[in-house]
Amino acid sequence: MLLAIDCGNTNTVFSVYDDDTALCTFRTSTHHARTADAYFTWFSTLLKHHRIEPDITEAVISSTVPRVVFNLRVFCDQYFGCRPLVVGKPDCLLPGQPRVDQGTIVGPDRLVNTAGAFDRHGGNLIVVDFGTATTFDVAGHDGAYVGGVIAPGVNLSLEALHMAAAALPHVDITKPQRVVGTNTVACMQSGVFWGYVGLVKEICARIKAERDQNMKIIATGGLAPLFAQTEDLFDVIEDDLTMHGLTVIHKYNKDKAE
Ligand SMILES: Nc1ncnc2c1ncn2[C@@H]1O[C@H](COP(=O)(O)OP(=O)(O)OP(=O)(O)O)[C@@H](O)[C@H]1O
Ligand SMILES: CC(C)(CO)[C@@H](O)C(=O)NCCC(=O)O
Ligand SMILES: [K+]
Repeated sequence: MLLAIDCGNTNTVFSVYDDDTALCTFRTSTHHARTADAYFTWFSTLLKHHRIEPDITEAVISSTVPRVVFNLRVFCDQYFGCRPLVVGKPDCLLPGQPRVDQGTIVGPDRLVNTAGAFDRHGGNLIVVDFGTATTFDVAGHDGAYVGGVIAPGVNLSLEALHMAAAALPHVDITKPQRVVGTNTVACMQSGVFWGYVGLVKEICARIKAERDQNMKIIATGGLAPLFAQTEDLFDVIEDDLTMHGLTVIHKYNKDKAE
């Protein structure tokens, strides 16, 4: 069985796959100092709780935080006796070579999103990922990553207001009833919620215009459903897109090695 680990700047997600079926998915916050033993304590406790006894023999990792990879490698080695495939490392092959400026290191999560979305939907896609940052990953006709857009994350934007302005509280994102807020919290939620609706619309329209093509828009990340409530921003929402991309890249490398 395959252990797929998606390590973001805020959260790290573990999924165990038996072929194409995800048996379980667990989430923890990302900490570079977490040791291999600490990962195992957490992971094995959750497996026990869910009465799952997986036979993990392979692992694949995508990490936007380079420092955590060392401990995750040790974790895979010590507890499952395997050497994980790490997306972005020279020995990890990608189904399509990224077409970016020389010297650019594309975030592995974006490469993985692109691979996962191409596998399910074919080429000419925009993947919108509402994570710590809000990213737009563009897949060409052949599924290769051809560039994108990085905007501040939704929660990050709200947090920035709180941090920078003494009178602005910590606020959670939600869809406000109206645009014109009649209290501070509603005003902040309106600014960020409707601001992001506009941001997504504008960026996707400009990407389509720039590439002179109609492109399918796939959304992923915890906040995608919230933004889908309102308007036709996306063609599809897939909460497991990054994990699926990890299985696709893992399979691609395995097939190539045979
Ligand atoms: N219904 C919801 N309302 C408010 N926030 C939500 C909701 N569902 C998920 N979230 C939040 O959405 C955010 C985005 O989640 P996601 O897992 O996509 O990214 P993340 O873990 O924040 O970022 P990264 O992947 O970069 O670590 C998280 O902070 C999560 O707590
Ligand atoms: C943009 C983030 C933070 C989104 O998770 C990540 O993909 C990253 O660190 N990227 C590196 C720069 C780039 O993708 O061009
Ligand atoms: K993510």
